[in-house]
Amino acid sequence: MSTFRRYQSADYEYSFTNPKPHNYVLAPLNLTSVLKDDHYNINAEIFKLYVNNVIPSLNLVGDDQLYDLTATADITLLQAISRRIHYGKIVAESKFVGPTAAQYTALIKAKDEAGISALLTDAAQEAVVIARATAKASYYGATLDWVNNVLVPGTVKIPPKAVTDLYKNYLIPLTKVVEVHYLMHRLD
Ligand SMILES: O=C(O)C(=O)C[C@]1(C(=O)O)C=C[C@@H](O)C=C1
Repeated sequence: MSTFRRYQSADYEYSFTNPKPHNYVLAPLNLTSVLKDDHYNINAEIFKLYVNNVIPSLNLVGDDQLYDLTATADITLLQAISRRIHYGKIVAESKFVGPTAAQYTALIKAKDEAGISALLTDAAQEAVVIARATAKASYYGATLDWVNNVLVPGTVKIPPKAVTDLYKNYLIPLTKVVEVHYLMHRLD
């Protein structure tokens, strides 16, 4: 898909291969972005997280031997996780406005990464994000008894707790790492 402009996306998709594929079948796009691109991407870290933490947390058992389908699902999930985390750049840019921009500017000049992280943190929003993702895992993953219009207990595909932990321990913290890095270079 890379040859069809996949990694030309304006909302920051990064390839998991290095160097990035560039032999486009379609002519490259000339997109403008509101972001100051620092080309920073943490896909190597995301890959390790996926293999060492995400997959084991799902308590998968057995071997269906359909490795091609599994690899396709892995790629989709890795790209979704990467996209979510690198969206931090867009979130960070949206926070660099109004009077807050002056606060960030002072912290950036002081190279105060912890201060930037504290300023961009919204604990209430984090709780909402985690609760919403956990609820989605509980509902979407369950079998619907459509005759009685209820979810069949014990049929979720992945443990909702694994989703809670994924957001709490990895997705949100890594999004913040990307946000802080983006802001640290916002004035370059
Ligand atoms: O929504 C925001 O304000 C974000 O910065 C994103 C996000 C997240 O990763 O979901 C990260 C940090 C904030 O503390 C809250 C939520």
